[in-house]
Amino acid sequence: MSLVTITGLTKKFNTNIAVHNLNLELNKGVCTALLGPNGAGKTTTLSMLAGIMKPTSGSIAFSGVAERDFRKYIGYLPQYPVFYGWMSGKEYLQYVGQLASLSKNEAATKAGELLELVGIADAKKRKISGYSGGMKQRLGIAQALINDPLLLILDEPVSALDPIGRREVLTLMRELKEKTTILFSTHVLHDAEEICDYIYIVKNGEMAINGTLDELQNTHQQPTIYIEGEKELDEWLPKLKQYSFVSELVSNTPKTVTVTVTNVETARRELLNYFGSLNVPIRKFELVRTSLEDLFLKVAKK
Ligand SMILES: Nc1ncnc2c1ncn2[C@@H]1O[C@H](COP(=O)(O)OP(=O)(O)OP(=O)(O)O)[C@@H](O)[C@H]1O
Repeated sequence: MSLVTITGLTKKFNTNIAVHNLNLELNKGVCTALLGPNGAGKTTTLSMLAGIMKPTSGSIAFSGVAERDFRKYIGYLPQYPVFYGWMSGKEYLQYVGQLASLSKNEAATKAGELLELVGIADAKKRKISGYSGGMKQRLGIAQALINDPLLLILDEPVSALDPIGRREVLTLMRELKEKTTILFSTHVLHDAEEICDYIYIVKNGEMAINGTLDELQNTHQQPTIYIEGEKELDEWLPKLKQYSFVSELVSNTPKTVTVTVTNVETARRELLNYFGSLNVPIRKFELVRTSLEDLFLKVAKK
């Protein structure tokens, strides 16, 4: 069921078109990743969704809500959150709660609940300046949850973290996605693969590819044959390009070649015949599949 429909979203900074005609559908209870290389327009898109930047054109519509100003339904963690290091985690959340119109008592109760939820209740009285990167991000997520948002927007929530902090925050996100709808941006495919249900890949402000993980895998993965020779294969490769079933040929080392093919059975037979007839000794001949990583790199390089 759709929660947010984004249509034709566009943002221009003078002549620079940072986001161009994006259409996104965010479904209730679904964790969606906005994936793209640096400068793809992710932060600009999320800022417009969070209501802190005005689109040049396009529309953002929430389903089934009463108020036109949708900002009250959104919790937002910016890419570079700023904290008051001299405050304790609990003081900070109480402060944010009161800014969000909670009474002093309500803010204190909510702060306590959220500190428990994000797993830093033990550190609630410690100064934020002494928190680790992962703890700060978890506090940032807690502040984004202060108004019980329908949509939680997280801009690159794990990109700046070390492996431990990254794991802490991904685990928290996995728990939160059971409770709320999440949209998060990342330039790391693995993070998207790990916790999200739906992926939008953007490039130069435009939509490149979108789908569920399964859809992307099924639609874009191509069968590939990995061949490793006992000796260098270079001289035998130019002829391979002439086969109609070969769509791509990559030789990363002199003794190896990865051949992306359109028809596995024909390719297997013809390639074995080819090397067999030339008496080229083959050490490995394996059918592999291109990964989502290959797909993402291809989109990013295009
Ligand atoms: N305030 C601004 N004024 C002018 N250009 C901007 C502004 N903000 C972003 N841009 C430009 O818009 C484009 C998209 O930037 P954006 O920060 O949205 O990308 P991103 O995908 O979030 O990148 P990153 O992963 O590096 O954060 C870039 O070309 C950037 O230089």
